[in-house]
Amino acid sequence: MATKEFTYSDVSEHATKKDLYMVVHDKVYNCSSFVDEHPGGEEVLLDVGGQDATEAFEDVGHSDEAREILEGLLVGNLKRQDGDPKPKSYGSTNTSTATSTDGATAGVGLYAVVLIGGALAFAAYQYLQSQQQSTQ
Ligand code: HEM
Repeated sequence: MATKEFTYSDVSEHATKKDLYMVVHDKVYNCSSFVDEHPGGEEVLLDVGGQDATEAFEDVGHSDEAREILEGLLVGNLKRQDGDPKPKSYGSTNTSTATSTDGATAGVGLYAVVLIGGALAFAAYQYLQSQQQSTQ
């Protein structure tokens, strides 16, 4: 079921509220059941109906919860053909890493903060020790 292949023109035939497909990171999602529940409103989903919504979806900075909902709507993979509109800025092939990149970068930043903080604390400790020794 989820391994079905769609061409871009297959997807573009599903662009109404009751039958709404969209492409995110080269996967095809059937969003019809979610249109009325979307916290960002139905309008934005209808705007990208039958199209590649990768950029629109990523620009909003959707939460992990939103990504889980999205996975639940998966109906297949996009089979790109020559002449299809290209996905804009978010790369085309490797979808699984594309979604985890943000988290990984944030993780590295956090490690840096912890390491620098630790180093500063250690330096302060050393300094205090040497101050104490010189007064003894
Ligand atoms: C099927 C695909 C989509 C799903 C499952 C989805 C899901 C969600 C969810 C769960 C939220 C709540 C906030 C969060 O958890 O991040 C949200 C908010 C939002 N979404 Fe989507 N979304 C989808 C596609 C889109 C698209 C294509 C746009 C186009 C611009 C969009 C625009 C927004 C906006 C603007 C908000 C913020 C609403 C607010 O906080 O007032 N979403 N979406």
